[in-house]
Amino acid sequence: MQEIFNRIFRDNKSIYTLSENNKRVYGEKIIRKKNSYLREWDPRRSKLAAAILKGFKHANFDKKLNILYLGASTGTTVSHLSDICISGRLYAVELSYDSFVKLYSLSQARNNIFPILEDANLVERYKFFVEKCDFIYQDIAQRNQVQIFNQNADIFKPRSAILIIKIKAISSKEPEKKILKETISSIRKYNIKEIIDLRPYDIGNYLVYMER
Ligand SMILES: C[S@@+](CC[C@H](N)C(=O)[O-])C[C@H]1O[C@@H](n2cnc3c(N)ncnc32)[C@H](O)[C@@H]1O
Repeated sequence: MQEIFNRIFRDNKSIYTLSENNKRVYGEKIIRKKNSYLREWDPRRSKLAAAILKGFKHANFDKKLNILYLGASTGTTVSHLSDICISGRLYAVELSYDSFVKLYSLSQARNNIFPILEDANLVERYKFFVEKCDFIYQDIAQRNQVQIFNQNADIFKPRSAILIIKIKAISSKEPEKKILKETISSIRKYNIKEIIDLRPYDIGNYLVYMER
């Protein structure tokens, strides 16, 4: 087992995050490592894990990073970022009440997750909860996904960000690469540093990493 990025480990075929917590979040395998645990990170359940297995280079997240996570769902990826950024704060915004219930229960078992039941289009309604934001991670399959990102980035001004682009949510008629190019061109104020096609783990989704 080798540490490939801060608090992210890899063996022959799988990746893991180093965790202080031995509670399973989504049925993942957990291995004891001295006084901590290694939680297997499933690339079919988390697009960030898929990107890392596909060679994503910008995955060295500082353990003190404060993250605004838009589209947190039940907290699968949130839980791994909570392992990695153990001394930072993770503000997790989710619109669906059913998903939020699980996200809330995850936040009760960890002290760095702050769940927010809100619409990411309505930044004014939750901006007061977010004390500091160094990084935005957005995974929202909506037609206006870039507009949501631009609005949040304008308010919180993170140094860097990851935007998951779901092509089918934008259009199913045009070629994928054309939609990707047009979508990226509407991102304001950030320079694109890396784009990962998430196949074969996730079809039609791209991870875009950018810096201000
Ligand atoms: C693909 S899932 C996210 C999966 C999650 N990022 C993970 O890796 O564990 C997208 C989530 O975005 C949420 N969502 C959709 N529109 C939203 C909005 N306007 N504001 C906040 N969340 C939204 C959905 O309810 C859904 O849970």
